[in-house]
Amino acid sequence: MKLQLALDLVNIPEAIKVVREVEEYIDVVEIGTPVVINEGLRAVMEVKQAFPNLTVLADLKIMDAGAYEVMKASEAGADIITVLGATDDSTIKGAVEEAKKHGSKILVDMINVKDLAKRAYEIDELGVDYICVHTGYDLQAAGENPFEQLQTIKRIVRRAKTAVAGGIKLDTLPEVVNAQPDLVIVGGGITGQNDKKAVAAKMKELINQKTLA
Ligand SMILES: O=C([C@H](O)CO)[C@H](O)[C@H](O)COP(=O)(O)O
Repeated sequence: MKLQLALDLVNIPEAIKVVREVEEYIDVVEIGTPVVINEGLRAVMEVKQAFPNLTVLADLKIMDAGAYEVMKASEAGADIITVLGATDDSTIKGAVEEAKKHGSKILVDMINVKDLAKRAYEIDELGVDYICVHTGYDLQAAGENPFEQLQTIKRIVRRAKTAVAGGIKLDTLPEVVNAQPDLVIVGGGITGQNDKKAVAAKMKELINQKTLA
């Protein structure tokens, strides 16, 4: 089980500063959608250059032009690129084929997919690397979380790795790790804390306890 730090509400220098603080406790650093909107793929390039040993995920949430956008993100240095599960199979297939050419991986974000079990089964057949349940900011604000959806994909998905994102905090992490996803994605649960390093260390410890058990 790995820990991904999601960076959403920062510019490039702030992103690099946060990663330096928690580097030893994270496996993947996500350049979040708002950062890509503000800074472009330059953010992916600069963070990868600063941390060549970390896996960098570009959260593009691709909905169309799968192959082209995966090509551009891979060229910028992204190791993992996100595509939306709600899009057409042809976009996902194009993304997967292009990622293979670059040695990058595809994470499909199931945000707002209505029939999660059916779509997760279909997408698992397309050869993607990760299937991720995700409660976005707007539904988090309405009190929702992705924990039940995580149980659903754990039952359905056979080939891809599983991931979970959306409002995960230190106090809800035990419930998440009990479900044994391959990747736990945390944004505000680390970046919103005063002592980011201590929280990231504790999260990594909880994840390791479950992974090594
Ligand atoms: O993908 C995300 C969101 O849609 C904004 O781009 C976040 O990175 C993801 O939700 C994780 O962040 P937290 O919910 O703050 O843990």
